[in-house]
Amino acid sequence: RYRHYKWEVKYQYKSPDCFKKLTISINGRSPGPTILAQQGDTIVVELKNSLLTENLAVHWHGIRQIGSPWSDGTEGVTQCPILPGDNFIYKFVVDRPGTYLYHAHYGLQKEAGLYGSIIVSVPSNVSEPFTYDYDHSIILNDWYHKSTHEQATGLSSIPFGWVGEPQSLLINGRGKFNCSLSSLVAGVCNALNPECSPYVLTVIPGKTYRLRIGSLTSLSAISFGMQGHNLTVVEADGHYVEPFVVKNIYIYSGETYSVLLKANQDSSRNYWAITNVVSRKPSTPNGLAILNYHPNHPEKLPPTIPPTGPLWSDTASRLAQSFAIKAHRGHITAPPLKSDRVIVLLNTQNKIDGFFKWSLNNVSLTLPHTPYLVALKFNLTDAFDQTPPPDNYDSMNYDIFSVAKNVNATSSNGIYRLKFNTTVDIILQNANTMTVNNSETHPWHLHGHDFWILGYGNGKFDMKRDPQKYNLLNPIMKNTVPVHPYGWTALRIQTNNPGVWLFHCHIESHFYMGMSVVFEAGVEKVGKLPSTIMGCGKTRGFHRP
Ligand SMILES: O=C1O[C@H]([C@@H](O)CO)C(O)=C1O
Repeated sequence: RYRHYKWEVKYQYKSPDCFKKLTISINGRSPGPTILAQQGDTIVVELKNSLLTENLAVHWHGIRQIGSPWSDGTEGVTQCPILPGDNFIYKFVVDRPGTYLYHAHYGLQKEAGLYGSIIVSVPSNVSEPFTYDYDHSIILNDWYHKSTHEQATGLSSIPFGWVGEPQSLLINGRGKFNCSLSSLVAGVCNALNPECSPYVLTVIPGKTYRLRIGSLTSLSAISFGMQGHNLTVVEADGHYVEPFVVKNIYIYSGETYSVLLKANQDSSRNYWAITNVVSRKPSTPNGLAILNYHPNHPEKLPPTIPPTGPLWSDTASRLAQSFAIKAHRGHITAPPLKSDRVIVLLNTQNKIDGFFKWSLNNVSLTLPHTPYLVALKFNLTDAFDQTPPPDNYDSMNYDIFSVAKNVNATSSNGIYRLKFNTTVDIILQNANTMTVNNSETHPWHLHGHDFWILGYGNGKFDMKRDPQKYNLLNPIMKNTVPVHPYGWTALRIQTNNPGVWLFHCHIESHFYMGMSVVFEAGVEKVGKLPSTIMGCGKTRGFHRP
């Protein structure tokens, strides 16, 4: 079945947290419309860029784009940007059921509000390993008042202008900024604006709800909870999870989870749904929504104060949740037992030519002006640096616990060429930032594939001992995974999807600062490229309709 969408993308003033901001909307909405489909459907999104003065590209997060690598929507990798006034057609198959996302993948445009969910249901004759009465999607975000342009300028300037902590947290596009903190310019902040009334989730007592929770924060790691209720985790990034129960679920930017919520508490009142920042020292107020037990009035405030979420600095409990996520026993896809290649990626913050950057093995990615996919298919060897980045760092001598100068760090647009149909292990190694006693959480997202998560650990990865502790029995597959502060995360990938794929930190500013690598595999197997992805850089003269 084909599902056609016609989207017009444009700026509009919106007040998702009561503060008026120029927001990128789809057909007037932010978050954008939810794409609802069934496994096997073909999605066709006809996009019109009405941003007037800005390029655009949209990524379908978690969709592997098998046979359509040119529809991945990553500017500089799989396509040229969509010019103001132009139309672009994304066409792809949603081959697996699950909860996925979409968002802008050009500059910092996601920050401006271009994001939404993709929900792929199982065919009607297929049952899932859990039951529920109703399905709801909840998309979490953090929200800044500065424009994408101010943020991007700060990040790429000397002196460096950091984006800072977000002003608010949004639940389904709604949050609450304290207007008394903002300037007194009339109309900029209005606490009574209906656009920022809290999101209300109404439940019928006794029923079970599948909440599909996705996070598209620009910076924050988040904890989500429902006052007085437990959540049973059943799906992660489109894969069934061996169920486990939590009070709060930690969710990193780019991840999705399904949790089951039983409306089994005192039904004479409402409850708070709460999100709070973890991992970074928060200065953002908690995000609140209302869990409304029918037939109470949806706006009746819960009689008790919102619970406080988990402590932001409790890394151990976040690591414990990471360990708890295992493949559902009836849905295990076993990983290959050995890998053909191991790439260790040391995550560092450093300065290059006076600019703040993030690097992997001392290389900070700059996207080329000619998309890799086109450059590789047409053999345009001068379109990017042909020297691949290193597979390792000097792990014998590098102290991940101290501020390192990394004087040899460079910027490059070189890529990793992976052999097609091989097994590659990726070890993400975290380290200290340029601040003393500080290491951050990075959510890493892979395009075009899911990976097995073989393990997590504290400190420096031990090439000899740690692989012996890998979980090869029931590892979960995901497309986004955290590397915890001062820790490591080990992943296994099968390079079975021809194309060119980003693997990057999903913190928008970190990606912008170079925290990304690019994997090519089997590009010679990619079919004829649509000319609509061309027209920029070295493909300027190439035909565009
Ligand atoms: O990339 C970052 O820069 C700042 C800080 O390290 C320097 O201002 C921060 O918190 C980041 O995550």
